[in-house]
Amino acid sequence: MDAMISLDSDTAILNCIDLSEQDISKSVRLLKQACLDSGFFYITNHGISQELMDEVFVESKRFFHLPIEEKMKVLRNHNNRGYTPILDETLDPSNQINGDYKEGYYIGIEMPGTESRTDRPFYRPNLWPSEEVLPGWRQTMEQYHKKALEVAKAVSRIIALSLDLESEFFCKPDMLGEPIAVLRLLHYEARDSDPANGIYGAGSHTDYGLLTLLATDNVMGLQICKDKDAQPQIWEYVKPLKGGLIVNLGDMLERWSNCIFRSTLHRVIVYGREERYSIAYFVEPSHDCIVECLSSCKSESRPPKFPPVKCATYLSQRYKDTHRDLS
Ligand SMILES: O=C(O)CCC(=O)C(=O)O
Ligand SMILES: [Fe+2]
Repeated sequence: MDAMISLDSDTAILNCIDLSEQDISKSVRLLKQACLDSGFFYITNHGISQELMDEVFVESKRFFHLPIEEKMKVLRNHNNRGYTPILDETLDPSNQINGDYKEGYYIGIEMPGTESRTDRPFYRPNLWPSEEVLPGWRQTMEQYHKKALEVAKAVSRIIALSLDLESEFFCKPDMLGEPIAVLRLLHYEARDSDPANGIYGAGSHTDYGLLTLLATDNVMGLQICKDKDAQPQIWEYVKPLKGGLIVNLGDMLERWSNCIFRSTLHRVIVYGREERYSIAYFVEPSHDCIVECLSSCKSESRPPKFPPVKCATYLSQRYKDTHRDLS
């Protein structure tokens, strides 16, 4: 564990990919370099208006400001939808004592006709705060969910090209054609982190899927560790970028690419007794997609490092490992 936290940690210099860039080879080059170097980059001109981004943050604050009794009415259910109170999640059980000092709200994919299918928890109905309490809330979140999926697809095309795959590789029906995509509103308590004593806004972790799109307010706090195997680990801050989104790679991409692209360790440090809001959008392929080493990423001298795994199986296990038992 590190001894102290401060503003002094270095700030990571990350590539920025302009999604409106016409020269696709330029974007592929920038993205590939970012994926090899840190697994984190910014995107701009992504097509989500500043107005909608601002609205999602306003609505997120409106929810988290509700009295706890109201929030508990939409407490996270067995399908991982709804409100997660402070300490519900522990992203890094080996270094945290109590859990993450953040509250959150999960909004997943709702697929018509799957209401009764308990075997596909990632496509079940969402929980929503009542329309009387937060009018318009649901529409805002659904609108952002839809827009963010389009952005994720656009990024996935550049990732595919950077792995020498055809650009639609990740957009096929069994992947982002029927995705698991989870919007998660986050609110970090204004309680200073104390890594030496196991207190973090969010413990160190990698994300689980293909990629994550992250919008943050203007408060610093996100840190990344570019080399998860290094000892000691070196942590760098990621600066918020107004209007831009932060993108990071998840474990499934690490598995597909046989560790050519790694999922990057990151965590959230709170300091200066300042609360912080962020909006994460986790993108995974379809429920039944088998995530296995791409043929372009293996050879005799580089055999697959992971066995194939079903997307839903992997995700369910990771959720189980990091969340309080609902029973
Ligand atoms: O809030 C942040 O900046 C990061 C959140 C995060 O890493 C996560 O929820 O997986
Ligand atoms: Fe994360």
